[in-house]
Amino acid sequence: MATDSLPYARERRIAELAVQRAAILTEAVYTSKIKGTLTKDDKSPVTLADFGAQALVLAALHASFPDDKIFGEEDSSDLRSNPELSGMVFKAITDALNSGARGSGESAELGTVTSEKDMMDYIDLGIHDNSAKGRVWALDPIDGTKGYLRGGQYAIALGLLVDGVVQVGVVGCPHLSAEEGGEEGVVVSAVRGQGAVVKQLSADLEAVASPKKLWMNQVSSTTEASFCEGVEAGHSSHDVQAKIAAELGISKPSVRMDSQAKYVAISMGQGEVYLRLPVKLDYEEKLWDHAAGSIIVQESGGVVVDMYGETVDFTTGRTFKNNKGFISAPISIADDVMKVIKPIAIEAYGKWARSSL
Ligand SMILES: Nc1ncnc2c1ncn2[C@@H]1O[C@H](COP(=O)(O)OS(=O)(=O)O)[C@@H](OP(=O)(O)O)[C@H]1O
Ligand SMILES: [Mg+2]
Ligand SMILES: [Mg+2]
Ligand SMILES: [Mg+2]
Repeated sequence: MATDSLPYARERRIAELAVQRAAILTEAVYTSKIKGTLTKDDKSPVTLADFGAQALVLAALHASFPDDKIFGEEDSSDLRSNPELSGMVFKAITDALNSGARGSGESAELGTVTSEKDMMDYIDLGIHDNSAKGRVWALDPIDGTKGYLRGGQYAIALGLLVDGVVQVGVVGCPHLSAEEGGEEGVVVSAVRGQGAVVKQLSADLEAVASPKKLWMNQVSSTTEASFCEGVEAGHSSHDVQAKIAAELGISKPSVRMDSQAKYVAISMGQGEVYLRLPVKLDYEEKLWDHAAGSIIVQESGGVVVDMYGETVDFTTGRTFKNNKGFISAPISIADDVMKVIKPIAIEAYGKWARSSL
């Protein structure tokens, strides 16, 4: 077993394994072509792989850190009312465990899922709603479900907050490469104060991939930067983002990518600025959409703030109540980026933020 001497080393190791194990399931479901897609009350899609990945990750967290609280995006209500779907999810979990996702030497630490009841109970461990105190994990079992369904980027994102501050983040991106043209599949992890690393995402939990330290492109001027943004026009305002890019003197076209793969891509130097400006101000961003990705950028030499330049406040429960619009940039140009964005945000959305504007 690995030695866990540095702070949060065990959390990082278990989170990496749990994310990797979930990716075995999501990729197997992806290639099977049967995705068991439902539409949730908010009109967003969820697939059998979202449920399966959440059950596997929460089984691992429960086995290794039984006292920790968890925020998970999904809950089991759709499965409890749909035995056919529940059976499909359980089969996907069993298949994944039997195809190497059990991780022989690690199984006691990663837990297992032995029945449909077990599966639903694990999924429902993710109902916690207080992020301000104690140890709280935030899991997005599939971030970018729309991307996943259309064969684009998606991520499995797991972060650990301690007293409202993200201390550990792990993001697995099965369709992203660390280098152009390189093999697809990366798992990136960060611990506050210890930096961020990328490893090859492997279907073999016993494989020891060598970590490579990440550092963002510290470009000297915003005109040298490129930016990435989401694919869905309903998730972020491409218009406001285009205006910001023009003001920053960015001439390259945006890289559009689903999910927290955007945070991972810029932390690997594949682009510099990530813009996520709201379409409507009443949308509250979800904690699990930013917890893991944001620490990975911060630990790779980046800054993550909201569109008014405010620090991101993770203490407000399952959604962000004190921040609108998320911006990431390398330290070298972060001040210049915010000088441009803040007035554009105020013009486009008004002076929304709570205190300091
Ligand atoms: N209106 C609105 N505004 C902002 N964000 C929203 C909105 N609706 C949904 N979501 C969340 O977007 C998550 C996916 O983000 P992406 O970066 O993949 O979006 S994009 O498709 O690339 O534009 C997506 O995460 P998943 O549900 O895990 O896929 C949602 O939590
Ligand atoms: Mg979703
Ligand atoms: Mg998400
Ligand atoms: Mg999701």
